[in-house]
Amino acid sequence: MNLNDFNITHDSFKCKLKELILSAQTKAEKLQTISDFNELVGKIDFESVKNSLNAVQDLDLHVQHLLLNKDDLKSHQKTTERIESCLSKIAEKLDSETSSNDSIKSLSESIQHLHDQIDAFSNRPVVQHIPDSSATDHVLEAISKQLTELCERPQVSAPPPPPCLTQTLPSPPKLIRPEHHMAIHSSKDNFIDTDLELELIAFFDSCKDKFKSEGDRQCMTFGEQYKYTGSRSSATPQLIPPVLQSLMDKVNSEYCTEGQPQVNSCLINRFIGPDSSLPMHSDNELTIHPESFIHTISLGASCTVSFVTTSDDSETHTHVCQPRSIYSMTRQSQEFFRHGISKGSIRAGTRYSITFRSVSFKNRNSTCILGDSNTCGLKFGVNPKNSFGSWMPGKQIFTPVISDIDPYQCCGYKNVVIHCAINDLKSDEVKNMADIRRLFSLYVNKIECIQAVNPKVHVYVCPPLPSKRAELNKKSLYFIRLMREELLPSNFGVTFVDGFDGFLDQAGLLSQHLSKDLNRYQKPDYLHLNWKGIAKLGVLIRNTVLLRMNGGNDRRSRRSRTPWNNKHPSTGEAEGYAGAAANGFSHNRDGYQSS
Ligand SMILES: O=C(O)CCC(=O)C(=O)O
Ligand SMILES: [Fe+2]
Repeated sequence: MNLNDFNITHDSFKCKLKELILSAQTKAEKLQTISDFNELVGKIDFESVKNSLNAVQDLDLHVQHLLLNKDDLKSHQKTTERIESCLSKIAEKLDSETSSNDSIKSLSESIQHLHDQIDAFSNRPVVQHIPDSSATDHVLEAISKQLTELCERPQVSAPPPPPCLTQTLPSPPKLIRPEHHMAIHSSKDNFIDTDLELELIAFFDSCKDKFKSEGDRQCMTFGEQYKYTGSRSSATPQLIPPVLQSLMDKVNSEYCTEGQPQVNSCLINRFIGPDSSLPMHSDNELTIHPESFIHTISLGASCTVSFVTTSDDSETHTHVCQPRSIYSMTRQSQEFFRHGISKGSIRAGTRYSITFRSVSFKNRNSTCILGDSNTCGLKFGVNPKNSFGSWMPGKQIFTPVISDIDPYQCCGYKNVVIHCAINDLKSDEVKNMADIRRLFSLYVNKIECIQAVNPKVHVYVCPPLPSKRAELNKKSLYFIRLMREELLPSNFGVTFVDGFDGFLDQAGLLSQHLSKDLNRYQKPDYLHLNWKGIAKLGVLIRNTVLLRMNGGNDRRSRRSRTPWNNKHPSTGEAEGYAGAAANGFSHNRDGYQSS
């Protein structure tokens, strides 16, 4: 905001002044006019105006937060006290300043007054003393400079713009696929010997009627059920026969080491002659483990598999599959490339391909948590006492600040939970609403990028946790307001994780009961959860994700449904953090220590 907003510009001042000077009869009269004018401009206390604007801005921020929590005014006593003190400071200033101005309104009134004064000058009596005319120009220049400065005063003293609901957020930056997401991760010739190849071909030839036609090829499946669009063979998956089991074991022992998910599902494709083909597709089914590899072994006739980038068909690759060879792709690469076999690729004879995958219907709940030190204590695993349990597999990535989020790391996960922003908000560089809004734009961009590289994803946003510092909580509340008012209504792929009120105490601060007293430097800790707090956070995240995955219904039987108990009705399997909540966090303490 500047004086232009009041329709008072440098030029209008200067014109008025020139007009007066021209109409003045004598040089003395002119000079008197200018010096009176200068004196009046000098009376405007710009520093005071700036201070008041800051106070108003502060007040605005407080009011914004109160609007968010109007049902909870009592717990914001401190905030109301501060508003009162801000208001009385402004009132005091208005009372004590007579000739200068402390608020925009009074500044405007004063300038109007200045105008009136200038008008009145034209009727002033002539001054007898006649000074040098060159001095007149100097005074005029000085005023001109002062006015220019006033009109061009930087916006720093103005309050940040109010939240604008219709504002369009910047579009996400163009994503550049990291190099390790290749069409083919690795390949090897002669992965199996000729004897095994012949044994496998003889076995598949003997299973003729078990193959189901799918387009220009036939398919048969073994092991864990693997369904994809158009799949027919997966309706009747068969137990893995010994000859395939030993091949699967070989793949697992050579490729699925160091904690990588083991393959458990096998799809056989049969291609006969040049008329057979496989349409371009991606193996991006949610049941495939997001961190797994997809391995294909070729038998019989050779062929060429083509790869093309999903986004714009701009990049193509081909891979010649020799008999007995293996090639491996990552599940994550399926978001970036499609692959297929065109007609004519198999010139003559029969080609069998055996594709091994790591499949589980539980992967449909796969979840990636992007979080700060508070989520570091959360664990994925099968032990329901100290982890999310087997029904919610996943991983977590430490992203203490928003800029740490790498959208590519979430590829292949159905759910992405974002629990960060508090470390950004607590930075001294984030001072006002405009800074918070900038941060929010970055946050929104990251979410859009995650959705762009992973079209099947659903994003869950956690509000910043309350802290024990009222000032920091004010910033968080404004960020939460932006999340609720701008992100959620415009992005339907995002769900808000509710229930964070449960971390507040009566004074609206992070509850002592759920947080650490001291940090690792033995200083008072104002934002880290203790094991109880982390368990509570785990419950909130887990319940939000699984409830949504169940279409908003808790499908468990009424009898077994205490708030969220820890047994699944069909399997009786323990379900992780929910049980911990129902049991009053009676789990092993070690499982929840945050780093
Ligand atoms: O036969 C091949 O090499 C590819 C098979 C394949 O892409 C699939 O089954 O999804
Ligand atoms: Fe495929």
